[in-house]
Amino acid sequence: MVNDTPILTAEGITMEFRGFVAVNNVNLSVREGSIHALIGPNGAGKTTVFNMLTKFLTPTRGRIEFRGQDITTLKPAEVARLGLVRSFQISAVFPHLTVLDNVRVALQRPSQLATQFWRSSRVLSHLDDRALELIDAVNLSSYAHLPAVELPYGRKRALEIATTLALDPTMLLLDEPMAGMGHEDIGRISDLIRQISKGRTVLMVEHNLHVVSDLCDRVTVLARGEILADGSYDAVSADPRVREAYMGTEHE
Ligand SMILES: Nc1ncnc2c1ncn2[C@@H]1O[C@H](COP(=O)(O)OP(=O)(O)OP(=O)(O)O)[C@@H](O)[C@H]1O
Repeated sequence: MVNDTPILTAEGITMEFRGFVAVNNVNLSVREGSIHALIGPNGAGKTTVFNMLTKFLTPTRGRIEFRGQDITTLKPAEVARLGLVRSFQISAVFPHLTVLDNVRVALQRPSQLATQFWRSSRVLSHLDDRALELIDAVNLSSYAHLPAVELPYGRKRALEIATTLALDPTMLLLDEPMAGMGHEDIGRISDLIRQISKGRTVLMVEHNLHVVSDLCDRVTVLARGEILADGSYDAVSADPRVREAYMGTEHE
């Protein structure tokens, strides 16, 4: 359920690369429970904003809060522990491990417990139960024993999402989840994102505007490093400034 409480907010975030202002004074508020998209033409600054929000870049100016806590200077692993997790961040898929082993590895990662603890068979079997649950949640049960490298492309994305969910995020940040996908995979991953967004918040950078219109409750449009529009897909896509910004670009 979307509510009015912001879970992630950015106030006046700015990123300068040696004097070049890639992102200028961006304000963003992501509501708890929403699926929020960050869109904009090439070079608009989406990746830079995304990297600031996930703490891969520290803003030159401005402030970022997650659930009321100032996270502006925290490291990616620190915000991940708070429940703000970027897909593919800690969850690189090991190609020669099976789907099940990949998820098991991801499940062991956030633990602060001693390695010794994990050797107990009781704990390992609990880990298997949870891993199989996650694999089922992303519809990969029939692939559980296949090495990741043998998965079709769209299924690899599903595995990456499973390994991200292993960290039990409150909020997921997805960087172009549909990149490089065919029609069928796009439908499947859209369904998956909708399903995993229940009880969570999702922020995604996405180029495919059909996906954005279908999936997202709210859309922020960036152009030339600044916010151009913010609102429902219908509202922002009707905005003449947004239409103009997209004109002459390769976007649909
Ligand atoms: N590390 C960097 N050093 C210098 N300039 C950078 C750096 N990273 C990004 N930029 C510049 O900042 C601007 C915004 O880039 P960014 O990658 O954030 O845009 P984008 O909206 O994600 O684009 P795309 O849709 O093409 O991925 C671009 O002009 C880019 O060249």
